[in-house]
Amino acid sequence: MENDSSFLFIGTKFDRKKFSKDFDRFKEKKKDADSVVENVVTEDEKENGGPEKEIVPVPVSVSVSVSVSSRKRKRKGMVMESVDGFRVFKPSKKVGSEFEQEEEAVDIVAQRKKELNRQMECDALLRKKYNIHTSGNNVPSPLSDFKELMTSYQCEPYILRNLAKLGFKEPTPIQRQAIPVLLSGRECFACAPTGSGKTLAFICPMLIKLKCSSADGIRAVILCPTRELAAQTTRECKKLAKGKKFYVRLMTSELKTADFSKLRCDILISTPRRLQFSIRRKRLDLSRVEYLVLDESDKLFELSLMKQIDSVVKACSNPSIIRSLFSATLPDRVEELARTIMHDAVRVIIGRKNSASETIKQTLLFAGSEEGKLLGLRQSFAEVFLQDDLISRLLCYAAAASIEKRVLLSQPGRRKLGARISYIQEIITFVKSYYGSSRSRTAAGDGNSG
Ligand SMILES: Nc1ncnc2c1ncn2[C@@H]1O[C@H](COP(=O)(O)OP(=O)(O)OP(=O)(O)O)[C@@H](O)[C@H]1O
Repeated sequence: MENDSSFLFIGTKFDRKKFSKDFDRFKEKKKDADSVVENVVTEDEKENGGPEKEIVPVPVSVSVSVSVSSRKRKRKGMVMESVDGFRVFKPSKKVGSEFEQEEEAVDIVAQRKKELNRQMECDALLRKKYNIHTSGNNVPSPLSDFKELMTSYQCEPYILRNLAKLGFKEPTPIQRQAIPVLLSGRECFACAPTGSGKTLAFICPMLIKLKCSSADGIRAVILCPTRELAAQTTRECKKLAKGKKFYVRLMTSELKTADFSKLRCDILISTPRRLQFSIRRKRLDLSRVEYLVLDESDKLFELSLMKQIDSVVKACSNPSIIRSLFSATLPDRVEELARTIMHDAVRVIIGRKNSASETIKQTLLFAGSEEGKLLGLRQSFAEVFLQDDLISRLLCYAAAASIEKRVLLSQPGRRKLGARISYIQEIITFVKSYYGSSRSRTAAGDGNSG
């Protein structure tokens, strides 16, 4: 068998009379179609030992031969010649290329699906390693390092320089997940223990997204429950923005009455009370705010602050605003309340929800009065200082700062600022004096200054 045609026509006998109509239709066929039929007959003749005049192949056979090969050729995207009267099978360049494009599209989709699955596996491993729990649709991948901010999120080099200067080599777990969530334009509930680096987790994406200073007015607002926290956040923000001309302002009692339309401000950090005061007096316009962060949101959502939070949220009327809540605990009540104003938010929890940091040792102490609280704190620090090793002492300072913040947070706004500052100073003086006396005791005891 030399070709397909001869194979197809072996033993086929055609009655010319019976198929005369069909035969007539093909009498006028084109030259190249003729040659196909002629070839077929020649092969047939060879098989049967000579030409048979009454028996000719009918066009049906021709069409079969054509359609079979056209299917093969279409797959390869090649163009084949047409046969008159059989337009259904008529191939064209267009059909070929369309089919090719379709196949390519299918390949691309399959490839993307594979890559997506691989990425999801990597994300799950990274989250497991850092105890990150997320919920929400299409949660962006966690960061594997700070450099990814540049490669994937167009972060400017000054931020990476500042992170390096601050000695931050690796993102903390909350930073790994909350930063890409906010950079992807998603709203976010972030819950991570005290001291886990939440401040940087919302400042960093804010600076990346704002890109540079603008004369358009306030574009980001950070709300903190106390003035000390607001001041601390302002300092952190300025450290990270160093080298870039951003106007970062802390809402002080002087600024409360200032006219913000005459004041350049990109990022405003305030307590809800002070901000509400300015909003009421129409001293500032928050309609262009692109980012609103509620830090220590569990405290902000306490009933005493609800009215102020409400008026700030209403004043930030930009429809494309991105809101985020950061806190060490995320009570269900707070989350439910916040969800009423947030769209498609992602929830990020480090460790177990509302759990304390595993790296911090906690002690529960009962005190009957404010004086008792202070006494209890002093005794706790004293116990740590008696261990007399450098790490414990450093931890003691960190604990003092953290605990004193908690104590002050328990009654936000109730104490006068002066009283709150002297309270902190009292603790620090005590810790320092205790540190000094314990050092001299050690030196006198074993002759080792330590
Ligand atoms: N990636 C990092 N690497 C090392 N240190 C970091 C990193 N990010 C933040 N820090 C430092 O960790 C400390 C705690 O950070 P931060 O105050 O932001 O924690 P927090 O989670 O907001 O705590 P709190 O709930 O008490 O407000 C700060 O001294 C900060 O400078």
